[in-house]
Amino acid sequence: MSLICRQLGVSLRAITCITHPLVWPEKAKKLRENKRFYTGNKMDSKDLKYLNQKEAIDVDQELFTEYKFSVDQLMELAGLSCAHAVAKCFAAVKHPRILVCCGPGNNGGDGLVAARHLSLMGYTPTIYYPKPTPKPLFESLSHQCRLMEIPSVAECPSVASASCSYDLILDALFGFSFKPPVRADFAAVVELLQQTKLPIASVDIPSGWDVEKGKVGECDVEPSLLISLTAPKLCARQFRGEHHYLGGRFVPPALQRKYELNLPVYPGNELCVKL
Ligand SMILES: NC(=O)C1=CN([C@@H]2O[C@H](COP(=O)(O)OP(=O)(O)OC[C@H]3O[C@@H](n4cnc5c(N)ncnc54)[C@H](OP(=O)(O)O)[C@@H]3O)[C@@H](O)[C@H]2O)[C@@H](O)CC1
Ligand SMILES: [K+]
Repeated sequence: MSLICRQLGVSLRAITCITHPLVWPEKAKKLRENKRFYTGNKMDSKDLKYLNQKEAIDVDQELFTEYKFSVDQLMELAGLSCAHAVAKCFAAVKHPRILVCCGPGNNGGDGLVAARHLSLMGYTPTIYYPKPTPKPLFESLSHQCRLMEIPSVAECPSVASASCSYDLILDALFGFSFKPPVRADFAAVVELLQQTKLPIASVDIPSGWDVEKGKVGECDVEPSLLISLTAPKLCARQFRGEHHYLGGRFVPPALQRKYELNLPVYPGNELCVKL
């Protein structure tokens, strides 16, 4: 055993702590609380970072300017990881009909991408996109959804009609650039999210929540699934739903180190990881 450990570059004690909690109960408890991860040649015990709004914007900007990713690239991976997280928590046989609510920013773009992938994965999404963004990327994403025969609705469904027509709501209204309170043009759909009994899956941030403070004012959207993208934001500490996943598996190691993100290891070739 010790020879195997030496070859793997981890200490026997670290493995014993994880595999035999009775031997080192206190240490094992601390490891679990810290959401430990394996970095390749050593066990690291730092906490997963929860980003404030400035850090979220800085990481985002650095991916585009320093690392030369395009928005299309990252949005495709982000939206795809959201579709995968939904599929892990809500099987298509039980929750086939998904209302995908898309906002005017990149969070909404993630929603359009997720809708396309969910449709390929056997779901029947319907898009509600009240304020389409007049930019080529968003027009292309909408066009792709139309050609994929994904229907859309022009009016926000009432709570009653949503409960008859859908099994799940994908909330892609606002992400880390949201500034509360919700303006009038999105009041109806945020009200739907607050009042519905349908399960909600929120992309990156539960819409209406403050990125750092979480639930503020009257907004009490309570998703069952939160898919944090890149790294969780501070508001995610208040998340009490059943499933919390991390998606957006594209952060270069040097950027992870610079911002001390301490991301967990994604299992195998998965696109999302349970937190
Ligand atoms: N690298 C990453 O991390 C990646 C991040 N990605 C995704 O991008 C998301 C961040 O996107 P984002 O910056 O475009 O902002 P987001 O929050 O979608 O929307 C802002 C829009 O909402 C509007 N608005 C604001 N407040 C409002 C209010 N009170 N009431 C009404 N409207 C309000 C605001 O309007 P404005 O104030 O500008 O008029 C603007 O149009 C992030 O969360 C993640 O999902 C991935 O795609 C790729 C990789
Ligand atoms: K959201």
